[in-house]
Amino acid sequence: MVMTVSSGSLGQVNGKPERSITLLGNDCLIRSKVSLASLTSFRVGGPADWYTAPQRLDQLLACLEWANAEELPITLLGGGSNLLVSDRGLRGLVIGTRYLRHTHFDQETGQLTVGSGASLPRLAWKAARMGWRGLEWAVGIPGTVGGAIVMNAGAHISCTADILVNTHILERSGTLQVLPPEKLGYRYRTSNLQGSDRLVTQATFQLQPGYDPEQVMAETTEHFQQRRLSQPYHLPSCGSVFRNPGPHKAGWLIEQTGLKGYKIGGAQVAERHANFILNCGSATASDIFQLIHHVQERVQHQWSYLLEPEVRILGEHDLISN
Ligand SMILES: Cc1cc2nc3c(=O)[nH]c(=O)nc-3n(C[C@H](O)[C@H](O)[C@H](O)COP(=O)(O)OP(=O)(O)OC[C@H]3O[C@@H](n4cnc5c(N)ncnc54)[C@H](O)[C@@H]3O)c2cc1C
Ligand SMILES: NC(=O)C1=CN([C@@H]2O[C@H](COP(=O)(O)OP(=O)(O)OC[C@H]3O[C@@H](n4cnc5c(N)ncnc54)[C@H](OP(=O)(O)O)[C@@H]3O)[C@@H](O)[C@H]2O)C=CC1
Ligand SMILES: C=C(O[C@H]1[C@H](O)[C@@H](CO)O[C@H](OP(=O)(O)OP(=O)(O)OC[C@H]2O[C@@H](n3ccc(=O)[nH]c3=O)[C@H](O)[C@@H]2O)[C@@H]1NC(C)=O)C(=O)O
Repeated sequence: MVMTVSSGSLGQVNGKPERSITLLGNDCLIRSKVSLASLTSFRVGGPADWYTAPQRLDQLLACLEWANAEELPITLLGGGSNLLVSDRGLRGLVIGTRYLRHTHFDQETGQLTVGSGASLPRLAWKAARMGWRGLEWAVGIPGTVGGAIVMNAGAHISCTADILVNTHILERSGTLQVLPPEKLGYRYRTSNLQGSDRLVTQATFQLQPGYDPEQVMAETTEHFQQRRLSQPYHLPSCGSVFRNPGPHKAGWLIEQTGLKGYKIGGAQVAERHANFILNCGSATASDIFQLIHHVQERVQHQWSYLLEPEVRILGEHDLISN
């Protein structure tokens, strides 16, 4: 059982007192009422009831033990680049992984072993600069290794599952397992880790060292530039909102439905790429949620396809009928 001490009121958030708890012996700070808008790429969403960002595995275990003792739901937060968090925030404990980012490139085996909070695009640029192949596709995909493993992030016909050797998975009970990709139910942009309580703490990828750094950098930069031409990076988004349904591309279907530029509140279907929804500055999570449903309805009406969101929609959202 973890001993806890409350350090009292830290001030006010949205008119409510903020509190913090320190798990003794682990130095792990758990804060109440932490805004999630600044921790997600859409820049929307209310507060987490409780938030912590452990720096070590023992701190992560202590947080889990605390959440179990308090019978709280948990949510893992990587880079927040594929999340739509409700304006009402999230109940329970949100665990941010961004400080779990130890990194080791093994020159002999060509394997890269990293903590789940390491930035995927940063690793991709680093590998390219070293002349290691295998991550050229990953530049421009914001977020962490943990998020990429859960989402099976990919681009340019490659994806996370292709290079994964194994991943360390922590259960809520504290049991740690090392699993190969075959155990993770990988398909296009999904895995059986989605919607589960299982935490990715570390991963090992197989890369290929020994190539000419200039050549790998050139290919990596080419991928990055291609994305910049076809995708809008200038305003907050979550990347592609919907998975591509079969042979049809979601962006094409949405454009052909006449929805480019369509706006609800501060949320807009991007002109540059119709499968992106942008926060034009003042969007709420509700605006984005209504727009996702509007797009689904209109595309289904015209094409008989129900577009499946790729973005993870978290917390409570109400559909406002017109
Ligand atoms: C501009 C832009 C471009 C993008 N382009 C692409 C693209 O080309 N290809 C692509 O695939 N995606 C793309 N995305 C989407 C997004 O970047 C990826 O899905 C990314 O892998 C998400 O990582 P994250 O760390 O931000 O995860 P988050 O958004 O924080 O989380 C995603 C899911 O993973 C869970 N999770 C996160 N970390 C862990 C962990 N350690 N253990 C267990 N569960 C965890 C979360 O609970 C959530 O369910 C883009 C997004 C943006 C904003
Ligand atoms: N529209 C949106 O909502 C959002 C879009 N994005 C976009 O997603 C992409 C990924 O963002 P982010 O996760 O912040 O990571 P970035 O790709 O911006 O940068 C991560 C690290 O990669 C290295 N790096 C970046 N560019 C180069 C380069 N040309 N050559 C060599 N090294 C490079 C740098 O490492 P070092 O410092 O070690 O040199 C940098 O700190 C970016 O294009 C960003 O603009 C990100 C978040 C939200
Ligand atoms: C951004 C993401 O991933 C991206 C990834 O970066 C790129 C590059 O590999 O390929 C996918 O986009 P995508 O299928 O939309 O690729 P694009 O090449 O931009 O478009 C596909 C086709 O749709 C057409 N298209 C696209 C956008 C648009 O507004 N109108 C349109 O007609 C394009 O002309 C093209 O013929 C991934 N999206 C999905 C849902 O699989 C993400 O998952 O968040």
